[in-house]
Amino acid sequence: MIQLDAITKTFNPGTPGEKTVIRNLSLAVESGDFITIIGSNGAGKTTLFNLISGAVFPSAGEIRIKGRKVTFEPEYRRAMHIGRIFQDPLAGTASNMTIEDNMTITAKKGFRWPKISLNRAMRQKFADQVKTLDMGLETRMKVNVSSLSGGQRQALTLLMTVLSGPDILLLDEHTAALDPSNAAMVMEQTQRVIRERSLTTLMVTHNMNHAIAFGNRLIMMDAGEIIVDVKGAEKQDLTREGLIQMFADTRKKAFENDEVLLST
Ligand SMILES: Nc1ncnc2c1ncn2[C@@H]1O[C@H](COP(=O)(O)OP(=O)(O)OP(=O)(O)O)[C@@H](O)[C@H]1O
Repeated sequence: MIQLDAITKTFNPGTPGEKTVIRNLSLAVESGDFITIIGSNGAGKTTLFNLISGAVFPSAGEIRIKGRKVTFEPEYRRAMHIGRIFQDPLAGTASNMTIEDNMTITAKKGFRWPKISLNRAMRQKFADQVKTLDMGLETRMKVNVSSLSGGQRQALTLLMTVLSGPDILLLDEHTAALDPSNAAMVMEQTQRVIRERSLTTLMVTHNMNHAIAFGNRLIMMDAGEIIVDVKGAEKQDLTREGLIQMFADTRKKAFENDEVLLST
């Protein structure tokens, strides 16, 4: 589904601020994979997502999505295939618009109904879709999104993202700003939509328990490289201590990222 071959990303090349953030990284993501990504601060996790989505281009290497070479293809041309959710619950929806109007924008973005006008049937369809979240929001379709909790907004963002029909979901710490119960709720919704829509998913998280508990494969990054890559039974047997030890064994130093180490 996604093929990264020998990707290197250097910011500000040839200047005093030159910084290589991704180093000769190769990764093959199979269709239906749910990969969790964890790592030290500044390891390059967000940059990896930016490379996949086309927000930045590599300095070397090649990227393919669904077999098609997209290395230098702009972000908007990949957007049909890729849904991305960020940490900030305010980022995915327009605050001063109603749930219904936010849903209308999504429908237009997905080009599913190019000549969309908000008629009765469409209102019902949106309400039915929001009802799948099981949060009672279908009775509040005309309230501004600004009145929703962070968890409700993030769940709505998730729904709107998948309704635009991507095959690939990039989750960039999408529960990190939520309290534990809202984070658990959004993770439940996340698992449901991934399963129902057979989405290929990469999830960056600072929560070590989430990285271990979710998905079929776990990747640990450090200094622009993948240093741990476990899947299947090996991932199922993984523990926090085991993961920290794997880092220490590979890097010959202790793992440093307080947010990860203190996550519960
Ligand atoms: N546009 C840019 N120009 C220069 N440096 C950048 C740019 N984007 C990212 N970096 C640097 O690249 C490094 C990796 O950043 P990135 O955000 O990918 O790391 P991360 O693993 O997501 O980090 P964190 O866990 O702290 O969020 C950081 O040192 C960052 O300062």
